Amino acid sequence: MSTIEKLSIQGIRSFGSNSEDVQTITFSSPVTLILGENGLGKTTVIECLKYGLTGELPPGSDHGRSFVHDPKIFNQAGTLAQVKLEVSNLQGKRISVCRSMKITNKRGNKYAFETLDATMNI
Ligand SMILES: Nc1ncnc2c1ncn2[C@@H]1O[C@H](COP(=O)(O)OP(=O)(O)OP(=O)(O)O)[C@@H](O)[C@H]1O
Repeated sequence: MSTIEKLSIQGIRSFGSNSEDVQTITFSSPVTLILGENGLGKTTVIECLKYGLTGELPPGSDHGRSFVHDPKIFNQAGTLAQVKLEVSNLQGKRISVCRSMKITNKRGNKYAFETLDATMNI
């Protein structure tokens, strides 16, 4: 069985986009419990796992715009976001995946979402 070892989240939903805001979860065996009060980011963690593994954006995220941390909160012109995953395959070999995206403020208070690089290191 493949296992998820580590997840890093930056600039997604309530997770800030500055380098000091990066949150990393190291998963434990056989199970990792994610506990927290409402709105603290449990669902976001699951969404990031799915996005990291498949590249699929969460349903209802306005094509990614509401998945990325809202730049209006700190009056920024845009947000850079990144999801990094480390997975061990059946042979115990580590595979790392990194997916980046951004939103930028366009005229008329509209935001454009773009996926940037997606890399996989085996
Ligand atoms: N685009 C965004 N920018 C900034 N914050 C956001 C954005 N989208 C959602 N949020 C915030 O992220 C949080 C959502 O967290 P999430 O739904 O992952 O929490 P949860 O722990 O699963 O909550 P619950 O237990 O209620 O299901 C909320 O506080 C919400 O206000």
